[in-house]
Formats: sequence, C-alpha cells, structure tokens
Amino acid sequence: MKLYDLLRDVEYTVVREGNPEISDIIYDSRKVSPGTVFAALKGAAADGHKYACSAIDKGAAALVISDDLDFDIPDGVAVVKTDDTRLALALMSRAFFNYPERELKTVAITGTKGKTTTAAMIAEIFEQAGIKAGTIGTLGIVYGGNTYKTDNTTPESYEIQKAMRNMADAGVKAFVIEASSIGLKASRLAGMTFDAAVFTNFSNDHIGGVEHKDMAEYLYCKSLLFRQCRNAAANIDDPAWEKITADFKGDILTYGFSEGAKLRAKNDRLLSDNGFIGVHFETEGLKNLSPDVGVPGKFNAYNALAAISAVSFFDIPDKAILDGLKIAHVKGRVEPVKVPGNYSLLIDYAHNALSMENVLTTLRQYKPNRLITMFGAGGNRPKVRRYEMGETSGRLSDLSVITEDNSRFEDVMDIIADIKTGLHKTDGKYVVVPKRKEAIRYCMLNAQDGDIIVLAGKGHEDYQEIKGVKYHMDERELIAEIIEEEGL
Ligand SMILES: CC(=O)N[C@H]1[C@@H](OP(=O)(O)OP(=O)(O)OC[C@H]2O[C@@H](n3ccc(=O)[nH]c3=O)[C@H](O)[C@@H]2O)O[C@H](CO)[C@@H](O)[C@@H]1O[C@H](C)C(=O)N[C@@H](C)C(=O)N[C@H](CCC(=O)O)C(=O)O
Ligand SMILES: Nc1ncnc2c1ncn2[C@@H]1O[C@H](COP(=O)(O)OP(=O)(O)OP(=O)(O)O)[C@@H](O)[C@H]1O
Repeated sequence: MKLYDLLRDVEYTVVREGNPEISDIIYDSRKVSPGTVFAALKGAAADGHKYACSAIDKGAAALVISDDLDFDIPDGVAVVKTDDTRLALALMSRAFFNYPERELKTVAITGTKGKTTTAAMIAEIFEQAGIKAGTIGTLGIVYGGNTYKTDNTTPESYEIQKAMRNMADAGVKAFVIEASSIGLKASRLAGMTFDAAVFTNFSNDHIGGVEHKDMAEYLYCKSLLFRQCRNAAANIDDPAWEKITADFKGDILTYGFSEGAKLRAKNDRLLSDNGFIGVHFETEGLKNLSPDVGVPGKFNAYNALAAISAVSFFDIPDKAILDGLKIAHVKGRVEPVKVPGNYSLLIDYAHNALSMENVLTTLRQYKPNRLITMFGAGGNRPKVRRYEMGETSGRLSDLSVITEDNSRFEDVMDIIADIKTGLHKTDGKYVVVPKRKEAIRYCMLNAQDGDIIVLAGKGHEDYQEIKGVKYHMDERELIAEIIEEEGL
C-alpha cells in the first residue's frame, strides 16, 4: 500500500515528500526491515524518535513523527508529522489491514473486574448461536481453538488490527475485546466504532507507576470507550456507571439487580448440583430469562448480565444465551472438570494467598460437604508466599493436600516444609502428597458426596518447571488418566 493511502484517516503535514510503497507498519525500530514505515511513539521508558535514525539505517521507507528530528533526513525517506503518533499508528493499522471491524460484529468490555469472564461468556453465546467468535484480552488472542499470547490485555493497535484481520480471514464473525483503561488511554483502540460497549464495574486499581495518576484519570480513561460505540450497556448497581457512560449519545441499556435497570435480575441463588457449581437468577424487563451460569459466585451473575446485555444488540436466540452461560468459563479459573461421582472438581490459577482467599471464600458460600484445596508453591520465589498460602488454605479449607508446583531449582520437600509452617498457624487438617498427579489421585479417590475440590496453582498452564526444564503437564490430562487407570 502506498504511504498516502495508509495515511488516509490521519491528520498530518508533510515534512519530506515521498509516497513509497509500504510493506508493513513498525513501531519498534529493532523490528524495522526495508520498505516499512516506522511510527515513532513516546512511551513510558523510551521515545521512539530517538530510534528514528536507526530505523532509517535498517531501511525504513518512511517515518511518522510528532517531534522534529535532530538529524538530517537522508534522501529517499518520506517523513510526515502528526500530533499523536499512537493515534496515527491505530488509524494506519486499520487501513493497512483493510478495516477488519467492518467484517465483524464487535464488542468491547471495560471495567475493573469481570472483563475476561464476561468476554468468555459473550464469545460462548455467539458460538452457541453458530457465530464463530474471537477474543482479545488477558488470555491473549483466542480464536479457532488456538491462543496466541500477547504482552498486554489490550495490545497495541497494530496487533489488534492484525489479529482482527486474521480472525476475519479465518471465518470469525464476532469479535470481543477487553478494553483496559491503559489501552484506551494509549489509543490502542482508536478509530474503531464498536457495535456494543459494556461497563462492568469500577474500583480502586491500576493507580500509580506507569499506570494512572489518580482515580479521576482512571475513570476518565474508561469513559473513553463510550465515545466510540453504537450501543452501550452498563451495570446500574455500580455508582460510577453514569460518569463512565456520560459521553454516550444514546439510550444506555442498564442492567443489574436495582429496580431501575432495563435488564433486571432477581431471585439469584447459588447453584451446586452433581458437579455443577454456579449461580442462577431470573431476568425481567428487556428479556425474561432464567439462566444457570456455570461459574461460581454472585459476581458471576453480574458478568452474565453484562454478557446478556451485550448480545442483546445482536440477533441471538435466547437458547444460545442460556446454553452459552451454562458452559462458558475461563480456562484455568474455577474451571469445572467433569468427573464421575457426586463432587465438584475445579482447576484454578490461584497461586498466591489473595487469589486463594478470593476463590476459597466464594466456594465456602456453597456450603460444601468439605472444601479440599490441593496446592503447592513455586520455587525460587519469596518464601512468604508459601507461608501465606499455607495459612490461607489452613483457615479456609477442610483439608489441604500439599503437593508440588513449579519447584524450579528448589527441593520440593523444602517448599512443602515452608507451606506447612504457614499451615501450622491454623488448626487446618492436611496431608502431603509430593507428586502432583498422585495428589490429584488422592483427592479423587477420597472424594465424598458434596465435596468441592480445588486444584490450585496451575490453572491454564500446561507445564511444570523443574530445574530449568519445562515438562508438559496438563491437569485435565492427568485427571483423564486417573479416571482411566482407576476405572472410575
Ligand atoms: C506503560 C505502558 O503501557 N507501556 C506499554 C507501551 O510501551 P511503551 O510505549 O511505554 O514502551 P517504551 O519502552 O517506552 O518505548 C517507546 C517506544 O519506543 C520504541 N523503541 C524502544 C526501544 C528501541 O530500541 N526502539 C524503539 O523503537 C518502542 O517500541 C515504543 O514504541 O507499549 C507497549 C506496546 O504496546 C506495551 O507492551 C507496553 O505495556 C507494558 C508491557 C505494560 O506493562 N503496560 C501496562 C501498564 C498495561 O498496558 N496494562 C493494561 C491493563 C492490564 C489490566 O487491566 O490488568 C493492558 O492493557 O495490558
Ligand atoms: N463482576 C465482578 N465483580 C467483582 N469481582 C469480579 C467480577 N468478575 C470477576 N471478579 C473477580 O475478579 C477476578 C478476575 O476476573 P476477570 O479476569 O474476569 O476480570 P478482569 O477484569 O479481566 O481482571 P484482570 O484485568 O485483573 O485480569 C475473578 O477471579 C473474581 O475474583
């Protein structure tokens, strides 16, 4: 594509004439190859303008800058100047990948908590309706059964546009993205108009360092999403909803348990039945539904409401909503695994005391026969984490099954001894089964009716790291092997 075609949506002035054919857009000088355009971004740690010279040395055909350069531009290199090179990068990337959003139904979710879960629910509902879906968020770029890791929850605009193009070319029809406040601030979503934008909730997070200067800025950045959407939905039970959606020019679909919500929820109750751990509620107003949501805790009723609101802007049958909400989950986060027997087995990524506290407190509300937590702790990481995890599990579990995790260069039994030190501060019962597969076997063979068993620590990971080597280890596979070996 010719440079000026690429720049068709950008406001710029020409510093050095030239309209070369552009092979790719690059924003990191180290990745420049001949014939590319280099966009100089000012970042938290560096200023891309400092690397413009090196980009030219590597063959960049054109530069997009916002500041004057302090060297003579060699002949044959086109240069344009714009106020905001991050915005220019986003607009050029859309054009370069031929506006993939035009081929996709698009949903963006913002909020402090619940983005990843809500995105998974929305994607599953689309899939249940026969519409192939792709997501971008904390888990990475996910579509067609594959996951591609990204550096950020909301990646750089170029990466988003490229992923959307790949999705559209692979037959994906619905695209769901987590819009982080930092991503919005850094124009990573600039130029796009989403079919639907959803606000989940707002609380203190991401303040300080390279993130937001204060809560006001954090709120403002989240609100930016509602300037670039055709439809909007917001959690009316969160006091920040009006401020966050203030710039939306249209009717907001409010959801929540409050009287005034357009999609009103009521009669919520925790569900625990033969391995199914979730939450049930009914809705009225916009839709009369009675969904069983397959992930635990009342907060997941809110995520489900956010998902129902989002898909209500598209022509999605109620059955797909109900089926989707029943099975949607985020891999490795309170992920249910089907097992024979009348108990629940969950895989969760909790690998520190805080996340363990969150998940175990949520599960305690289900009043299980016993709450059993199997976990280890990482080697070559602060020992305090082990003491804290031991103490938290001891306090909140009926039985702790202590095992190995990524022991790295440490002896597993030393790590287990540290966990026991923390656990001994409580009167929690425990057993030690050092080999992880054997620990899972122990949990499964000793499960009683109504137990909830959490395999904590590995989550979505499919490896175990021992002495510098990452060995394949997927807990789902281990569970399947145990079922087969034990004839369960
Ligand atoms: C503070 C921040 O947001 N940094 C992000 C930003 O990097 P940056 O622009 O600050 O990078 P920089 O190192 O200052 O460099 C500036 C420019 O010079 C270029 N450069 C640099 C060196 C060189 O030799 N040549 C060169 O051209 C860089 O490629 C860059 O374009 O742009 C990068 C590419 O998009 C991001 O990966 C990076 O995210 C870092 C890893 C990060 O931690 N970001 C966090 C704060 C973040 O974005 N978090 C949100 C929220 C997560 C949540 O909700 O939990 C997220 O969406 O992930
Ligand atoms: N709607 C919600 N309200 C409050 N807490 C929630 C909600 N949804 C999820 N959580 C809690 O936040 C954790 C993270 O959830 P999720 O990954 O869906 O959110 P996120 O917005 O993507 O967060 P992050 O950016 O931290 O990854 C969950 O494990 C749960 O403890």
